[in-house]
Amino acid sequence: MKDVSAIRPFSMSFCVSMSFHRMEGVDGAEESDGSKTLEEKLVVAVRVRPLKPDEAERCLHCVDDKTVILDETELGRKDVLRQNRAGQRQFIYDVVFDEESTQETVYDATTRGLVRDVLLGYNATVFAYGATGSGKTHTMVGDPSQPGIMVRALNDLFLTINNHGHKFTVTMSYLEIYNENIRDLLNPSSGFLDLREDTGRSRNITVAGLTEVTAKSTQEVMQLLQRGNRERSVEPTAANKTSSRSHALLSVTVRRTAPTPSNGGSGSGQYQTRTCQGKLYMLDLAGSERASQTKNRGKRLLEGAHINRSLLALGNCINALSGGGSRYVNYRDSKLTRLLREALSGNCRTVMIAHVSPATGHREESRNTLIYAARASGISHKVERNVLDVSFHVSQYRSIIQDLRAEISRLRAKMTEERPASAIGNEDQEEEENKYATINDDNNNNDEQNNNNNEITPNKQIRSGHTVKQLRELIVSTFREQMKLRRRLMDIDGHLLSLGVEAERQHQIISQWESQHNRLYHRHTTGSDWMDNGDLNIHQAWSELSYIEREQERYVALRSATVRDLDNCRQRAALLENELPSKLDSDTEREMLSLLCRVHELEADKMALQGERLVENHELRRRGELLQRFHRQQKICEDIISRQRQLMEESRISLPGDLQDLYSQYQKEIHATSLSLDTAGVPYTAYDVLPPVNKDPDPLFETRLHTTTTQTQTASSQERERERHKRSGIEADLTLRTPTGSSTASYEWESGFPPLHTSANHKPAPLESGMRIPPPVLFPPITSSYHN
Ligand SMILES: Nc1ncnc2c1ncn2[C@@H]1O[C@H](COP(=O)(O)OP(=O)(O)OP(=O)(O)O)[C@@H](O)[C@H]1O
Repeated sequence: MKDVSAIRPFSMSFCVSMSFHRMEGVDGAEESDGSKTLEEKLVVAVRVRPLKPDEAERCLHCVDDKTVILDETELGRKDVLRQNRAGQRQFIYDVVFDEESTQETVYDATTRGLVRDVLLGYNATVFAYGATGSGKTHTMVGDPSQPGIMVRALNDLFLTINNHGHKFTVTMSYLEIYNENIRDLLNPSSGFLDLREDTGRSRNITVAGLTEVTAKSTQEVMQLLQRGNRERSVEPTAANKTSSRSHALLSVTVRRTAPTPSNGGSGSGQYQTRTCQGKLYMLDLAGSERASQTKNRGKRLLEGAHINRSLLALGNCINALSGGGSRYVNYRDSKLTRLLREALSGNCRTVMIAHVSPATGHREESRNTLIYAARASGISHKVERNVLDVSFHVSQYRSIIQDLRAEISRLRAKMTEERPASAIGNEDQEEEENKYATINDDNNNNDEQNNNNNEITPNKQIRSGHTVKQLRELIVSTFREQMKLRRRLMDIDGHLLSLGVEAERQHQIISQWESQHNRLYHRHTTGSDWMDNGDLNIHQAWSELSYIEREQERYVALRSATVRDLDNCRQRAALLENELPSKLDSDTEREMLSLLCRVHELEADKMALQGERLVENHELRRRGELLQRFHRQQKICEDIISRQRQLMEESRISLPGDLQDLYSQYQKEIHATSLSLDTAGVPYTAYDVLPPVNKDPDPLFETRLHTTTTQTQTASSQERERERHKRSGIEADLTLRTPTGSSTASYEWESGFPPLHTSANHKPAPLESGMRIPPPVLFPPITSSYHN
């Protein structure tokens, strides 16, 4: 058995030590951690299952707790194409579990830390990947004698919660994707469920109608888990007697609400509520399978096809993500990848446990899995804590409530002054006083209820109560409708903006492709054409763009309808307010209702402001992205200039006067930018000289370059000076001078580095033997000829 403590840093660095450290903070210290964003790498573990009695030969060996060696000799002998590469192939991962590793070891090193992270408000995912029969379900679910990760994680979660004084709410859901259909494992009778994408900024994926059960104890969740597992689609196949025919996803959400000191600090005695929410996703994938090996027919064959297709989509996402930030990642190809979108690229810590069989008979599957796992090691993304800080919203509400209070005080004073005798009749003065006292108390007792019209209007106590009540109900329902419509409008605007950003991203992919291939791409290109082009990404970008355009059209239509409804609603509200004086017989009552309308107006204005802020935030983000793109382009341009200068120097190509002018202009421009940014107090890091020629500059080289540049500039300005003198008829003997005053003729290139020549007639020195002729420079293009 492998000793957990012997496993070297992966587990410790990522899961165990980091998380234990932060866990100390569950009692408060972690608050300083705030909503820090961390760059996280997807952690990849490999587990090798034991050989079965009927599997004699092995092709896979664990060298240590990070390295696996695959023996490809046999493969090489059979496969002519791979013969050259046959031999032993080494794979290195964050952690490798050999056949003797226990369930506990695997859990400790991969998931224990994630459970603690989730309690602190991070999202985390652990998923098992591998071919059929490689041991995924054993790791994730296990059996009563050897419980797997799901059981251990839930147990651990409740144990930790019970040891802490905070208020935690745990909810869980369990689903399976079977033949591209989603089934609720906690409520299988609900039929197939749909995936929904949030219209808001987050664009979270949710499963409509999925049962979310609030669990209170370990026992309860274990029962739920067992119930779900019994519902899972499991069938015997030739490859595995208990083969899972579906992907199973267990989601556990932990919400922690804790009072934290408000701005005045704990000393002020004021507290506000802070909520942390973390999600743990545990996923047991169905295994990839080869029809030739599984000998599946009919229904099993169809299941296998669905499984393979979704795993292929997952593999494509992994490929694209591991290739760096620029590649298009298509999550839309399967429900599995749509559900895993956040785990792979969003705000989520993710551990992948790849499973392999050591048996020679499964060499090809093991090899594929090992390659996938190695690719997935290249994935990294940003993770941040989900802290829903309510203090900001509270302060917004407070200021509105303060305004309302002032309004109410004014009205109260007015009511006392102007109360007409006729309206009061013979009622007892003391009773009247009590009425106002009731209003007063209501207003003082609950600030937030001031927004709620029910608390403001003392309709029961006002003489014309029935009319007031009816009117109030009408006004309230119109107001509610307005609010609903404004919220919808806000969501639509947010969604339209996100669609716009996404469309821009797709256009970028397309234009990159077009400039690479120097031709336009036709969106009506047929499938076989793009296959011929050998570029799947461009086709995906177009299909994504078509989808976005359809969505944009739909949302624009929805927006117009909502604006129409809102206008109607506002007109109705205005009419109601205008009718008030004729329907009521007391000035005070009119004032009260008009105040009610004012409250509604304020609420409505608040919503409008929130909407505007959302739009501004989007605009800021868009501009930020644009700026980043310009910076990237600038960097590329500078690299190109440097490289070209280097090539020119190496090839002794003379620098034409107009290019020289462009260089000086560039230098001035950079200098001016640097000055203006310096004055604004912003640190500036751009070059204040022309981009360096050498990537890895040697000091001597830099000095030479500087001298050369200065010299050529001097030469150019002297050339212009000479021209000016010529035009004015003055013959002058202007000798080309170096900055130190010596003439060019006598100037010595002590280091042997050649100067940049300024004369167009200058003939470059013959190339030394073996010197490479530089390729033609393609930037910037002189003509752009696009063809289909
Ligand atoms: N590490 C292990 N130790 C002991 N037995 C194991 C181990 N891994 C797998 N097994 C056994 O191998 C068999 C196949 O494992 P399992 O069902 O977990 O594979 P799977 O990858 O989930 O397959 P499928 O994708 O077809 O569902 C089971 O009988 C399981 O108990």
